[in-house]
Amino acid sequence: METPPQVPPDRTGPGAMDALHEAGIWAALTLQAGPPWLEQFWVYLTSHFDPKSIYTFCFPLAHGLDARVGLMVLWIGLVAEWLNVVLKWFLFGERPYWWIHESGLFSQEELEKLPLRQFPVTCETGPGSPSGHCMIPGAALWPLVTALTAEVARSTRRVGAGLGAAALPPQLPRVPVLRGGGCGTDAECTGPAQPGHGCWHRPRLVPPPGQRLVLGPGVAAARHAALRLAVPGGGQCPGAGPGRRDPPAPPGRGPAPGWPPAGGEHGAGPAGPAAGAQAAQALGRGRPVQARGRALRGRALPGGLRPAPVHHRPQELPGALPSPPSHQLGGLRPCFGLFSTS
Ligand SMILES: O=P(O)(O)OC[C@H]1O[C@@H](O)[C@H](O)[C@@H](O)[C@@H]1O
Repeated sequence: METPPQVPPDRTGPGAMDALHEAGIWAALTLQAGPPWLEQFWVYLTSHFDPKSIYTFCFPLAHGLDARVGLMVLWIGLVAEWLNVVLKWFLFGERPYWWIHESGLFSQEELEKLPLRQFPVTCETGPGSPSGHCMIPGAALWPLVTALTAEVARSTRRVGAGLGAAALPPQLPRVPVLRGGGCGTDAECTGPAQPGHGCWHRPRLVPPPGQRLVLGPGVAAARHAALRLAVPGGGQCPGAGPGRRDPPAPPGRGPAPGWPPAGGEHGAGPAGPAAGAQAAQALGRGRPVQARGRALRGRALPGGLRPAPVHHRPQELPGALPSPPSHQLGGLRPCFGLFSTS
């Protein structure tokens, strides 16, 4: 009886997979040769962030942030776990801790010189490829990371938009600049009068394209009072007529505490600084807008208020200059104005 021919042993050296496994062993040896704290770090990472952490940590966290994202984490984790087991049994990958002994590529002497150490977390009994530690958390954390990065991007855009709005004064919804030059009253100033600051500058008279002039009720009332004060005509508002009563001063329109009285260059108008300062001193602080304005107007006229184009309608003031467009208010500078996008 003939014996079957013996298959000759492979003398061509390790194949591609063996070379890959050997490279894995050297990589593990390099990591294990690191400092002790690094070893602790890897052991901690492997034991705490293994696939179980998807159900004990990641899913509750994601569900607390967003229920939909939490469910995605849970289901993707479950499917990935199942796929990992199926692939493991199809591929049946080696693990370095048993392969190093079973491959027959290392002599006993070599094995004694290779300080590859086992840890409780590396004692897995199933096939080693594909790695569940990489595949399952990588898949399950995808929706969580995507949702978090989208949220961070949204927040960054919101902050950017807020900073952009703050850098564009005409687009601010409320601007506390309520005082312009030539008004003859400081009743609406809300900040210190310093050149180049606060209400030293007049607000824009013509809104930028696409924006419109917006006056709140309080601002509109104060503006009305200021317009009446600046009308030339010997201390009386043309168009007001004899016997016409002044409307009551808007409530709470006294100067803010610490706010200097109208004087100097601050809004004294064409009557000049001296007249404005004297009038303001004579009147003192905290007087109603109209009372102070009348006194200022009396002082200012000798100096010559520049003839202002009218703010009255033609039928109210016969012979007056034609009215400018409502938003422009002619040479009579409005004290108050806010622009907003329409
Ligand atoms: O990353 P490895 O070695 O493939 O291990 C994956 C396994 O790691 C174990 O710790 C988990 O309990 C298993 O659920 C998981 O399949």
